[in-house]
Amino acid sequence: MAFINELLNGDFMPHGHCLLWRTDLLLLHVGGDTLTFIAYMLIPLALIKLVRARDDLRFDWIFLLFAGFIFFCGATHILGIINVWHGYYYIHGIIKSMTGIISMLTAILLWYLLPQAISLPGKHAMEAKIVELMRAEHELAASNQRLEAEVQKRTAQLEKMATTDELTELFNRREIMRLLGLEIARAERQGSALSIMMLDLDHFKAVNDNFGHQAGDRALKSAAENFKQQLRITDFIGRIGGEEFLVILPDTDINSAYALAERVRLALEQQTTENPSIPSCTASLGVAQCLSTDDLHSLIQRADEALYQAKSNGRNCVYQAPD
Ligand SMILES: Nc1nc2c(ncn2[C@@H]2O[C@H](COP(=O)(O)OP(=O)(O)OP(=O)(O)O)[C@@H](O)[C@H]2O)c(=O)[nH]1
Repeated sequence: MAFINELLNGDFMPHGHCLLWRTDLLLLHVGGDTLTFIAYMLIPLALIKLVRARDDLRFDWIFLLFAGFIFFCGATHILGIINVWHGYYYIHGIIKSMTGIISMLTAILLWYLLPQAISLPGKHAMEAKIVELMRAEHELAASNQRLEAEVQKRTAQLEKMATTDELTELFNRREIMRLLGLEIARAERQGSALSIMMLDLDHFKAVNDNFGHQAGDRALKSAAENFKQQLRITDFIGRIGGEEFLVILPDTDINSAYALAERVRLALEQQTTENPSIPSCTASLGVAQCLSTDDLHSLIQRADEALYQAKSNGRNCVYQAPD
């Protein structure tokens, strides 16, 4: 109780009373202390805001210590003003002591931190590091781009391999069947005509037997090229068996398909290769138009039956499937 009384007893002979005798002196002291007090309250707030805003701040606790140290300095100045009129010397003394302790603590820790703070990279070192990092980033982006282009190229190669017949570079069986499924659905949807053509090289076994398998391969490639040349860009051709091919003719009725098949047959028959190592051969063809009752299998079967007829009737000719 006595201690509280001592603390709050402002009736000591206040030395500040001497300032009251001169207004200009009083204003100088009170004005200076007030400004210092305001500044000393604003600085800790700014430091706290900085620490809260930057979670990457190194040694953030030293900023908070500074905030505390400056806060107590401000408190001693406000008591300097109060003590002009009231002598709260105990409170003033306690605050000064606390200011002293926190100042000492800040000073010791600051010296302790100094080597680490000095060893932090300076502006030039940071700039050099940034330039280095940016160069590395560019190199990484460039090699990423190269890698992506390589992946795209490889993916395209793989896709091509998955859908292409290696020897003739036409669509393979799986792909041409997939395309036929799509075209049947499209023709159904749009009510458009769709025909297909089955081609089979004649007596191909004899070609192999007489000229050898490699010559047979060359004849297959050359025949495939010849077929392709007769087709429109919108037609699809695939190799579905050893010497058997399937052509999809979108927007084509049976008459046009038949005429085209005849042209294809003739072109192969007349094929004159400058290369004598490629044996010439002929083909039999069966054409069929997709009916509303057809699905993929029945359409193929009808074209196959027409091809069988062409084979049975002497080969090197075209037969069309009945409606
Ligand atoms: N060179 C080569 N020959 C193949 C290939 N695929 C299948 N053949 C051959 O093609 C021949 C097909 O013979 P067949 O099914 O008897 O038919 P064909 O001799 O053409 O007789 P028809 O079709 O009745 O006119 C076989 O000798 C197969 O070995 C290939 O990729 N390359």
